[in-house]
Amino acid sequence: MPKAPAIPDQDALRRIGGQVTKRLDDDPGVYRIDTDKADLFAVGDFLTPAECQRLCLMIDEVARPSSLHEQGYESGFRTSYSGDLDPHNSFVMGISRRIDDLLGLNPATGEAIQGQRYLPGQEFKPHNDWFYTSEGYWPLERKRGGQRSWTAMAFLNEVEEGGHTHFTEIGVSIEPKPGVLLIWNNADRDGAPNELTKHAGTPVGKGVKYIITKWYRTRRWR
Ligand SMILES: O=C(O)CCC(=O)C(=O)O
Ligand SMILES: [Fe+2]
Repeated sequence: MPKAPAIPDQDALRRIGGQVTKRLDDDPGVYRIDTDKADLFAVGDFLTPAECQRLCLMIDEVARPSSLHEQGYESGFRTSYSGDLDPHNSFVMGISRRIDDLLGLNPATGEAIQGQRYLPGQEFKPHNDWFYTSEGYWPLERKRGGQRSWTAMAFLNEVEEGGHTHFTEIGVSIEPKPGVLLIWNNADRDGAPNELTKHAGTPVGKGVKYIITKWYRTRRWR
């Protein structure tokens, strides 16, 4: 019988997936979103209004047209503005550590927190956060920490219209509410990248949308 091709980082994804899922399921402050297609969770009031406000100001300082591995800003796939928050800033470090502790993940595996801002008409089309290991960027990402395991994403403000996080395969669309943190496993229970985690930042209709995102790798990120 021909052997199935190996899935990079599969054992680590299975192990990390199981550990974090158990931790979140055991945490009374964490709400599991009801679906059998992915492990998807939410925490209300993860950030205070003052923290949200401060993060929005920081995002305004660093935001530049968002780029993607495969496509540039011009492609229209991801039209937000984004930038990494200063990982040495004590306030940012505190927020980052709280996310690490909530998930129980090794801080060394977390990428720098990225801030994003969407103006009316701007969006992030449906995508997966995990890497396509057949793409040209993979050899570098493999060395930089490997496959992405978990995503944690917080909404920072009220959006007048639009700007939902829409999980297109699960059929769940989450309206931005300041301070709410969404968390999901990018892999399935077997440690394979989960196609069903595909999601979009839908176009903002009115107002502006600010979020922070932290992605975790299976190994030390650098
Ligand atoms: O803006 C959103 O709701 C989605 C953002 C997103 O998909 C990401 O940061 O990976
Ligand atoms: Fe995403």
